[in-house]
Amino acid sequence: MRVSDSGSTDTVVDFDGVSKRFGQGAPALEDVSMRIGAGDFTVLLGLSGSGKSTLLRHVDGLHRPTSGSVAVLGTDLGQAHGNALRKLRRRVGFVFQQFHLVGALTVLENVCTGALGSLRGPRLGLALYSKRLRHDAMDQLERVGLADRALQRADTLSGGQQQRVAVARALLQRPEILLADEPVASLDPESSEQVMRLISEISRQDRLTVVCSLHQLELAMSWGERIVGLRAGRVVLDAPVEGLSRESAMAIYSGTDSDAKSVRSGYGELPMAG
Ligand SMILES: Nc1ncnc2c1ncn2[C@@H]1O[C@H](COP(=O)(O)OP(=O)(O)OP(=O)(O)O)[C@@H](O)[C@H]1O
Repeated sequence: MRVSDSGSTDTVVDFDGVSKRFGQGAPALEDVSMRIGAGDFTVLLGLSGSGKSTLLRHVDGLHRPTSGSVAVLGTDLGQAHGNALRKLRRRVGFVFQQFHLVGALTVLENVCTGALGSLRGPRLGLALYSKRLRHDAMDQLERVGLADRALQRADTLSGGQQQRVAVARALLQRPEILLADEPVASLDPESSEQVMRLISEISRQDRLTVVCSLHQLELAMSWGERIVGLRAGRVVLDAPVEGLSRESAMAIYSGTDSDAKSVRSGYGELPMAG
């Protein structure tokens, strides 16, 4: 495990008492405090609507907390606007359930779009990307095992392959944190394993911090290092995967707080849903 201690300079994501309320509804996040260390692979689990996407969106500043504070890579997101926010976002890659590729463009062009955040002006067509960038994009495609598909239209690939292209596109921006919001929710079990293995290998090789939301407990326990369980916006489990039983993890869903409470967390006291 590469989990940072409290206060360590290794902390790259720091949530302190974060609550988020949309309008007058029930809070989407409530009093969430957690720290994530550089290179950690953290999986968010919880029922639909428990707050996983909302939490991820706080990490790259797409949402701001209603109360509490979020610091990412040393930037206080409560204070970051304009350029500072754009700069931070270039350091955080995002992979989504629906891949968000442009189907009519080639695989290589799709990967090149990962650099758009740091380029000036609109880019249409491969020739408008520098040779160096195209080489870099090819390297990323090599990493995800799809270099031989570079000139194929993206919409001719399988779902699993498209998600690997999306990972390559995110890697092109050389992120320090990779956020993955249900990256395998649209994939068959075999492709899901492949994509999770890929993200896990890259996290280890590059010491890339990953925060990934999932609905499959088995995948979380196979590939994650730490599980953060959310229920109704609250953290109800925060524990290393090593030593965590399936039954204890299932308590995230069952609502039996005592089960979750019995888990020894390596991350400080567990705030339980009450
Ligand atoms: N932009 C928004 N406006 C209003 N309510 C929102 C918004 N985004 C999220 N919510 C609400 O916040 C709560 C948490 O939603 P969120 O999408 O974070 O859950 P989730 O755990 O990611 O769910 P799923 O597994 O279905 O993706 C839900 O009640 C949702 O309706």
